[in-house]
Amino acid sequence: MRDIFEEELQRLKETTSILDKQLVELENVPVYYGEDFSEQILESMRESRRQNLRIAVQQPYFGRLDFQEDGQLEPEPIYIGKVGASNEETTKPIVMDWRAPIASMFYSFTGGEEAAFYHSPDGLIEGYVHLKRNIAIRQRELERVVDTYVKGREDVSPTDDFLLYKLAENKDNKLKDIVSTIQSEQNNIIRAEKNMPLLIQGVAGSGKTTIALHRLAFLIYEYREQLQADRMVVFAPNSLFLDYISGVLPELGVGNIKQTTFQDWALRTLDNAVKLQKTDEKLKEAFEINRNDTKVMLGKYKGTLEFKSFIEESILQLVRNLVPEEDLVVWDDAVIKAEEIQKWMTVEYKHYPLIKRRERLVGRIKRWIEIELKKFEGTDEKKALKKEATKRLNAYMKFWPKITPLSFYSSLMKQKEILEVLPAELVQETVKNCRDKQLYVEDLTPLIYIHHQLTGIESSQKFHHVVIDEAQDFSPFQIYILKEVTLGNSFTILGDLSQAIYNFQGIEDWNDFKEVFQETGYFELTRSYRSTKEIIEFANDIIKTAEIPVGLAIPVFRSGNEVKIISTNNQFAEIMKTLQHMLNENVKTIAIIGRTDDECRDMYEKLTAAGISVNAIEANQMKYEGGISVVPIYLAKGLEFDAVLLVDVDESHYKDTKLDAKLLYVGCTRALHDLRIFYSGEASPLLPASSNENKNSI
Ligand SMILES: Nc1ncnc2c1ncn2[C@@H]1O[C@H](COP(=O)(O)OP(=O)(O)OP(=O)(O)O)[C@@H](O)[C@H]1O
Repeated sequence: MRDIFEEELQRLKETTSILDKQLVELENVPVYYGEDFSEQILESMRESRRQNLRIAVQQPYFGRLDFQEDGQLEPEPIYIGKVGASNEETTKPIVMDWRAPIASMFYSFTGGEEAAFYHSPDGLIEGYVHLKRNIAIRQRELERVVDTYVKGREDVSPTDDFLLYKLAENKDNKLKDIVSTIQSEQNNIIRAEKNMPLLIQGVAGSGKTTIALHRLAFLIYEYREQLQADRMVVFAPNSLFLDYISGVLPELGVGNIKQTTFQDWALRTLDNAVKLQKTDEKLKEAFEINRNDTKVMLGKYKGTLEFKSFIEESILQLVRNLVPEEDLVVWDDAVIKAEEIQKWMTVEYKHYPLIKRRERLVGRIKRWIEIELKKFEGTDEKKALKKEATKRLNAYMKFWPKITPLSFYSSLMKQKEILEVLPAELVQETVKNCRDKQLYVEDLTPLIYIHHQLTGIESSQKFHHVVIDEAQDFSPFQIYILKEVTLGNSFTILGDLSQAIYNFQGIEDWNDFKEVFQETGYFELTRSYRSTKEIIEFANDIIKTAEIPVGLAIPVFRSGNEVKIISTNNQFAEIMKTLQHMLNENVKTIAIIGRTDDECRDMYEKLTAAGISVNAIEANQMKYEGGISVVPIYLAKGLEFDAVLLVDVDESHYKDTKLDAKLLYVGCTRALHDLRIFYSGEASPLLPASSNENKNSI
């Protein structure tokens, strides 16, 4: 072991000294601020190289693969890092970018004597792996060297020690990159082809969010000629989550990729012409313990493809009725028949958005008038006729109402056929909301659809690639909209049906999205990396009751404490005791997860009064601070904490329903190392029967 450490220490010294020299040289080149375009391009290349080198000097690489290509006499060591580097004197690569084709073997090779291969731009390259080595370097210091495969040796541990070492680390307040330990099944998704919508069902903690971000970094590297970072986008559930994931792409040396929520994007697309009703209030209502299910679920109708088809048909109808029944008479014997104009609008211009059709029509009529005018000789007569024609054309066009997405949406709600696709109660409410110009989030999708039908979508505005995280909470109509604004069906759509707690808007089956695309690539991730085996098994017992049609999570072999269930008539006192204990143990991030917003607020106030420094996580929060957080269970989705304390897990807060099972599953799977469940009175029927054995054991 000592020898391999010494060997890598030597190599690290050599590499860092080369990289340091390159960085110093680049930093000594004065930054160009002038106007010359070619110089500006050169400067931006230098700047990107400077930034990459700054990453590289801290941790030049994380892995080594000794590969003997067929036809070569010796294996050659390939060092793999976040960014590639070459020795400028010899021009030989000293570190391979993790996204390079050859580096894919580091992830796909899982041991064994069989031939390994990768796809290079020149075709398939085959050979044999002699060594796979993980090398942990932190801030230029070599920390750990672990061989996970040595050809011909059987004493090398088949379990991935290095992965377990990484997973056991405590987390701070931001999601991290995983380049050094990407697993084979994750690697397949990261490197999957660009122009195929990928649907990824992954259990809690399987790395979906992380993989999506690595996939973006891969795509931008692999397709650098075709993709622009600022036209790639990640849709995530809320601003807090966006903040939580915001560190990964910069860590991977990728900038400028848009990260937003559907809501923010939609409001911007509509030029902020509509206002939303208080979204946090609506969310609170949706997660009340005794919520009015019928009311909460109403909004779901607006996310269906049936509703989309209804709007589509109504727009066609509008076009048909738009053209006035009278002929256009520009002067006495110059007439365009109403049927002719109808034909232009509905047949010839069929593929143009409505506003463009109108523009084209006016242009065409004007040109026709010019041609007709040529038949006249006298300038004065021509002038008079032109004036008259313009007046009549303007009057004719006034028949056409000015349509905005909101005015059309509002008129749609007044049609009697709407009751075939939306319930009467919902229609009445929407009519009122349109009048007040205060809409709900679920109205944004139809509004955007109408907006696109009216104005069209410039192809220069379309996305090059779209990532949708927590996609189980998206409606098929939302996915349809995003498909319209994306080139080449280039999508990565990730989610987990077991965590579909926003059941008032999302889906229950991935087939609902398959309807939108003709073809999709489908992957299932079942290995869970976040939590210990004990936590995963406990959470699995809960979600089993909900009978979701996806596989259960399989833990990586990382064992920790048993899940503890604490039955007490003073939950606050027990929580204080647990927090003190955890703070003494230096646990970095702890979540106290409650069932409702009001209960969390109470808990926050009590903890603050008791002198504990704690953050309250709320619906419209922009930043995740780490440390101790109090969070309602429905806002905890996507986040993770070293320890989770779930409070009020009693029979009234978590009933034997599918939704409550999913909520509790989400809550439990937020914990990396330690999960404690607190309740007073009767325990929730969702808690596994076997867990009674651990009661009261702090
Ligand atoms: N290959 C890996 N190596 C190391 N850590 C990993 C790996 N894959 C995932 N993880 C870790 O597992 C945790 C969960 O990852 P992530 O949040 O991306 O999962 P997810 O599937 O989106 O989870 P959820 O659906 O529960 O929100 C993170 O801490 C991530 O760093």
